[in-house]
Amino acid sequence: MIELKDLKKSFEDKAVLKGVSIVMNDGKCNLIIGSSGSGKTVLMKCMVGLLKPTSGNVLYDGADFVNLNDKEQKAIREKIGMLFQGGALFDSQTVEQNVMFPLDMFTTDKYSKKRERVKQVLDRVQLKEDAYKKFPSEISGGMQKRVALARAIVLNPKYLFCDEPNSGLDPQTSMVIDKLIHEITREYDMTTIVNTHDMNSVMEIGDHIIYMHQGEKEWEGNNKEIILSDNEKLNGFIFASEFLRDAKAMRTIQETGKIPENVQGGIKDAIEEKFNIDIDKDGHIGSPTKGNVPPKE
Ligand SMILES: Nc1ncnc2c1ncn2[C@@H]1O[C@H](COP(=O)(O)OP(=O)(O)OP(=O)(O)O)[C@@H](O)[C@H]1O
Repeated sequence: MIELKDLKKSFEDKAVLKGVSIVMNDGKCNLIIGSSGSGKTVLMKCMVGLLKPTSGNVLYDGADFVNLNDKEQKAIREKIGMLFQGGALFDSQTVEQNVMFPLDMFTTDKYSKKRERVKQVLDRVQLKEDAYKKFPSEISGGMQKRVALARAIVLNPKYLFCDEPNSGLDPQTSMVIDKLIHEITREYDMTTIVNTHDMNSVMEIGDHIIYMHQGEKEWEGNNKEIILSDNEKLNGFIFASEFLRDAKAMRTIQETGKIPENVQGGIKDAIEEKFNIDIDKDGHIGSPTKGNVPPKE
């Protein structure tokens, strides 16, 4: 289990994390969301030991990572798989060599055993054998992400950290990668932490969502609760994102017959157009809906 207790991180006099406490759900996808600069990356870096917190604890099964000796920290690092932003594949190595790299680094297994394991994980991310000898520049962005995911799980990690796994991908490919991350998390019984801007991901794989605002955990819940939440800051963030905004507008309109009062201007116009409805100046639905808002379940 990963638990953060009153985690603080400052750079000189700038407080970036202001006392964050979170218990990550075991065997689930834990998503960290929030505006740019809210501290998501710094939080993730503190969790994997790339940054030292100013104070507070990062506990792995109760052991405080920061206070462990080198050998103990290494033992935890070996249980961590990382999917870096952009994939971070080695350009001069083939797909197969990229995925084998962690096995070369951390095991003394024979080549045949390593090759078998590489095939296993590449099969799992649905990459066919004809891609094995290709270089990253010869495959698509989506395939590169699959390779990076295969490399992240090749050592069978207990914890998987994904930093913006959908950056640079189109929405359809993003969905495929999200699904893979979600399925693999369950199959391998991993605890997965995903840092994301992608609101489609929130709905697709958000077993546990942590919303960060200005260095603090402002809200947490799952992908059903986020739609119903009345946290103003979270809603401001959601309404700035088209996908969740539409889901939330739809639900609010169904339940109250109006859109939230604080949603005005361009966003109000976009919702009117999306759902083919008229909204009066007080936010009430002015004329009967023209059929685009699905009936209440
Ligand atoms: N090494 C550093 N030195 C000084 N300030 C830093 C450092 N790393 C991050 N920061 C600051 O910490 C704040 C939070 O940054 P962070 O990268 O965690 O944001 P984020 O939520 O991940 O944003 P994004 O979604 O844009 O990646 C920012 O104001 C950033 O400038």
